[in-house]
Amino acid sequence: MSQSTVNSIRDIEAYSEDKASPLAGVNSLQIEGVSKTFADGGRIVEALRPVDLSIAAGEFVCLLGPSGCGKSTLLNIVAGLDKPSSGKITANGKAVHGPSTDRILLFQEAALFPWLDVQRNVEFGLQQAGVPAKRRKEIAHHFIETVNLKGFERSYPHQLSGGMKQRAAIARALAIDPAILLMDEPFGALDAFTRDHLQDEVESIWAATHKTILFVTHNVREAVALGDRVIVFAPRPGRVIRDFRIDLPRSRSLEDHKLVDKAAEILDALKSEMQLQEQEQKNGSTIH
Ligand SMILES: Nc1ncnc2c1ncn2[C@@H]1O[C@H](COP(=O)(O)OP(=O)(O)OP(=O)(O)O)[C@@H](O)[C@H]1O
Repeated sequence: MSQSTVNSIRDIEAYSEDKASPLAGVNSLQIEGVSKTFADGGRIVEALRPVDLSIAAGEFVCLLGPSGCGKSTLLNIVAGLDKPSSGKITANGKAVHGPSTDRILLFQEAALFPWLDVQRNVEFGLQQAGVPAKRRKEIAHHFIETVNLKGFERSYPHQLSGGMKQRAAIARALAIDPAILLMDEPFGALDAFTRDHLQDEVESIWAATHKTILFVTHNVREAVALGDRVIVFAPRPGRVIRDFRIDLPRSRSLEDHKLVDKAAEILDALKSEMQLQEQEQKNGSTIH
């Protein structure tokens, strides 16, 4: 991305009231003692044990763990869509009390407005922020190109493939220039080929835009391919068991033997923890 584009996109900050200024080199995200317990009917579900994480500005961090370990719960709390039962989150130096255009959450199913075409979907957040029409068009145009959707500006979501919808959702998120992108299994519903392709695109976009990315996945190789760090969660109640730094050079090939070895090491750590937990549960049930 050219410097002139970055400057012009930054211009939209002037239109957005709750925009935090980017603080290069400081922690982008501070998660301190964040836990979550749900009351589900008569049942209490402990989804997250207190989680502490510091994520630097511009870091690509993958959250990895088995189904139900609280990854989405943590992402929702970081997005400000849910409140923690304890603890606090600071994003770009500001306490998180609710959603903000500075932290955008992308889901497995791209949440596009079905009645708007790609161009207008991408422009939507800018329109909400009061960005003038001409500027909106320029910014949307730039990000539609960034995600390789040029030529589909007038297509509606139902006319796009799953991968194209996800690209449009990424363009829409990038258009409002959040410092932090939260991605919850964004490629989980896609075929392996499209998934590989989008992984590469997300990595290029991250390298060009220096966003902080928190990326939830079940897929160990995907986590190792993308992450500067892979944070491994234990099964429910979710808690961090390991924080792996991934120093492999980019861009990474899923077939690279070092990547495959790292993924195997992480999977082993997760399996050991699960076995330990099963054993503890068995011992507990024997005692009772
Ligand atoms: N609104 C809710 N009410 C009650 N329980 C909930 C609620 N949301 C999540 N849970 C429970 O909290 C636990 C963690 O759920 P969460 O969706 O965060 O897990 P996850 O790691 O993202 O799983 P997956 O990988 O399958 O998406 C689960 O046991 C789930 O049933």
